[in-house]
Amino acid sequence: MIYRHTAAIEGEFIHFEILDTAGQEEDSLQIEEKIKWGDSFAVVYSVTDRCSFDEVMRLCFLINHIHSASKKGAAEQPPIVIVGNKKDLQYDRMVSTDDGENLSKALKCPFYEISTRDSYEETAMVFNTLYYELMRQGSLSPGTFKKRNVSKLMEKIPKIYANSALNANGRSLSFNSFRDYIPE
Ligand SMILES: Nc1nc2c(ncn2[C@@H]2O[C@H](COP(=O)(O)OP(=O)(O)OP(=O)(O)O)[C@@H](O)[C@H]2O)c(=O)[nH]1
Repeated sequence: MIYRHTAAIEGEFIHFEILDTAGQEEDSLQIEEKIKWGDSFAVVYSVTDRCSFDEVMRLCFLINHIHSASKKGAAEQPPIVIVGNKKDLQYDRMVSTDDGENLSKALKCPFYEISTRDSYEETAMVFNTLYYELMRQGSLSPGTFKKRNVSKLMEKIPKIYANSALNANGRSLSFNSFRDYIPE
């Protein structure tokens, strides 16, 4: 699924397209196509699932390898944020904060522990960080879309629009529930 979401960042409306991958069910060709499509990456594990944490390093290497091959030795790695989700489940925790921080330092990526259940702000921070990093690298200028070569696989992935209406606090109502989504 590709989710389209508009966020207000520093007074600008920024349009995100967020591809939610199937994680461990992906075959290697599919994951390669999807990595080529992305400009930046949130590699998410669950702090309650050691196996998902053990995948992080492999995925980060794969992202860097595929992007450096397709961009013929680009100097910088594409923005990657490492995210430990479900921090609200403290009694089921299998991955410590230190483990997450140490791996992220070793891979030179920003790191957040979040709970998508408890905090919209923490989740938004992940996407804001990716956006700022893309801006820093000069990959995007505000208000522009990058043109992509879209493969047959990517054309088949359904796109849904998040409701981009903002409530009184300026907080987007998007992603609160599937009822907010309007199919393309
Ligand atoms: N307690 C808690 N549960 C969460 C949190 N985030 C997701 N979940 C639950 O975890 C389950 C899996 O969430 P998904 O969003 O399907 O996770 P996914 O990584 O997309 O899973 P795949 O479809 O296997 O790739 C669901 O039951 C969610 O409600 C969180 O921060 N805290």
